Amino acid sequence: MIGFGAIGCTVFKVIKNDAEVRISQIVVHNEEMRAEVQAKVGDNVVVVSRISDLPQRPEFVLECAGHAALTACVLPLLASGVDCALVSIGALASDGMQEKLEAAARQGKATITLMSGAIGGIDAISAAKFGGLDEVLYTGRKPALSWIGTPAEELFKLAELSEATVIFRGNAREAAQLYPKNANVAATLAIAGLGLDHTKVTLIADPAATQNIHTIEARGVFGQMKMEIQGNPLPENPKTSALTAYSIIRAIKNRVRPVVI
Ligand SMILES: NC(=O)C1=CN([C@@H]2O[C@H](COP(=O)(O)OP(=O)(O)OC[C@H]3O[C@@H](n4cnc5c(N)ncnc54)[C@H](O)[C@@H]3O)[C@@H](O)[C@H]2O)C=CC1
Ligand SMILES: O=C([O-])CC(=O)C(=O)O
Repeated sequence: MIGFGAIGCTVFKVIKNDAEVRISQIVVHNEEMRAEVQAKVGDNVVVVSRISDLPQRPEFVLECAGHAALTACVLPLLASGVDCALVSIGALASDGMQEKLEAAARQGKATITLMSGAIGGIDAISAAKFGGLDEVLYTGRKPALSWIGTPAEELFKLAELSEATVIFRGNAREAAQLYPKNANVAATLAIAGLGLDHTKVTLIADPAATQNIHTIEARGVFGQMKMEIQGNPLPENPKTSALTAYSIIRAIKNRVRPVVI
């Protein structure tokens, strides 16, 4: 597992009691974090701060570390033949990253699995694409203070908002680049459907919201779809919905189960 923040820690807590799978190695950001995480996970798990220090070739890697980890860890792992699952999917919107990942995966004959993360309905959009999609819209609404540390903080007085306020309107590529910790789902939806440049995104800071609310609207040859998830945030990081961690657990279990769902 790469990254041991809110998502990593939640995944680890569930998987550590699982009879079928084991998280055996964790890559953290730096040496200081290494000691801290080692103390949390115990001596049966190897914790390193660089992939070159991993004592064993991993069988399957889960990235839950943030956009920078794709270059530092995921590209070399794929190129060396290790299958990787990603949650920092917004990173694919920048610097030709989508092409770089595909090239590394081809080189290593490995696969990249993009997690559905905090949203559902990716299966429907991805299937509907083959009939033809006309329009896909994504709206992400989070509590006002969840936008602290993003460009919205410079544009709005987030702590003083008295009503739901649109902080961004544009396409999924711009959203993912401007809001790397809040628009991964916009990028996921876009990659599944109409693409990063043609998926319309609205982001809202809502002082009354206590959850992360994701709405998908799509129409095409398949018909229409409207879906909303009212996601509970992880206590360790309110920007992140708990479902993101559960989507990783699903991916891990699907690696070992005879029936994949
Ligand atoms: N696809 C989706 O639906 C979602 C995706 N995300 C993505 O997941 C990422 C992680 O989310 P959280 O766990 O909530 O964040 P977090 O901030 O709680 O944890 C991230 C951890 O990764 C570590 N890290 C950063 N760079 C690293 C590197 N190169 N190698 C190893 N560790 C590294 C950080 O030190 C931190 O401990 C977010 O940055 C975001 O990009 C988050 C929410 C939803
Ligand atoms: O966890 C969520 O609600 C979604 C999120 O942050 C993202 O799309 O990056």
